[in-house]
Amino acid sequence: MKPSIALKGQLDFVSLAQVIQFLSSNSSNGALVLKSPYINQPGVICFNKGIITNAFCGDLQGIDAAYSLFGWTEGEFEFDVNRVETERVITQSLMEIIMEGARMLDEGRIQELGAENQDIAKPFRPHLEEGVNFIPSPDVDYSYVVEEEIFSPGQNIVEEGNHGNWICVILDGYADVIKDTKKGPFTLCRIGPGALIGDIAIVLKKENVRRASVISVDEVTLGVLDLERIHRELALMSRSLRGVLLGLNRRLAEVNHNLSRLHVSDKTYDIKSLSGRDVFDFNRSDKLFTITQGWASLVAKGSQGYVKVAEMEHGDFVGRVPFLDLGHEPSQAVLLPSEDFAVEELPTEDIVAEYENSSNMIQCIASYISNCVAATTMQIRGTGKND
Ligand SMILES: Nc1ncnc2c1ncn2[C@@H]1O[C@@H]2COP(=O)(O)O[C@H]2[C@H]1O
Repeated sequence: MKPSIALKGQLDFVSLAQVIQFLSSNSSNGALVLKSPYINQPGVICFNKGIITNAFCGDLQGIDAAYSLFGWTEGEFEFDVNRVETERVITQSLMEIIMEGARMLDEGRIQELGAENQDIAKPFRPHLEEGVNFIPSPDVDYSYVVEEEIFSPGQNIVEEGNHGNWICVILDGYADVIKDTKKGPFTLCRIGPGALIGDIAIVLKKENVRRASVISVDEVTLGVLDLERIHRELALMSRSLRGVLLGLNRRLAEVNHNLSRLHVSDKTYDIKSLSGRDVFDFNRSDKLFTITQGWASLVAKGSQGYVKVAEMEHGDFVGRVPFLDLGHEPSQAVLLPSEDFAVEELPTEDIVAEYENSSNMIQCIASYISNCVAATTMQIRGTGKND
């Protein structure tokens, strides 16, 4: 079949991570073909309904090929919708691929093509400490920025426990998100251009307690967002979709709490196996529910056994959110419910349709928080210590 190119561009203008996030969020079918000026053969990443199914790069295939393509920071890409591969060789989620690819590039475990031949300085990207994730950011709608503020290196942008009444986006520079623990400050992740700072609950409540500190690594320029505009959009939203957005923030607080708990505790893993445990049966994996009674522990398989990632309570959503990649239930985590646990089904199709019609900014907030949840969950799952 003749190629049919639906999208094309330059990798030095849009990164591979941004392109694959875009294709995934559009549930695209086809093959992303990358051409580098430093290599004859093209690299290929195959998508089926937005899921990465396979990749090819030189002699490599599958996940290793996908990771090595993160070293292609220059060249061209084209998305061919006539080339569809449905067989799923790659099982990792989009967020796992992006974060691991970015980390491998950062740590020099994959080669940046052509970089050794160039005198051009690489963009400044402070090196990550071991075990700290870098959170990828979706495309922010910069028309929401109403004011800019500059912080010098090492300054507290926000302080855990203080009250805050603004949300902002990092326009330039990097910062660490840090939580206070009994063992001292603990770095949850590093954030950079496009990252959001501030809980969406601030928009509804006008003020909220900051759940972590954010400290600039280098000089950071922040763009303060127009909360009135976001407030108008949230006010017009259905209760169900607003509930999902607020539930996302609750999940972020929960995964942060559990990662910090694991950092402090010597006994890292909660559960060795799930045998004999009462696991909530989602029945159909594409349904979304809200908890109406009781509570449930959300448990994921980690490198040493099963570990709690969140405690879900009344009003929280549970199930698969079709437009988000949390790395949670029903495919990557299970719910261990309390005896009185009860749920009510949410109108998933309506929520999806409403989300797809919501503004870029709302979608950006949702996918950014979901990236934070997914990245923190990956850390929880990997924080394995033997008891
Ligand atoms: N795990 C995380 N990853 C990225 N950002 C986070 C994480 N946890 C908290 N934050 C951000 O840090 C901010 C601290 O202040 P807020 O609680 O208002 O909003 C918080 C989030 O925007």
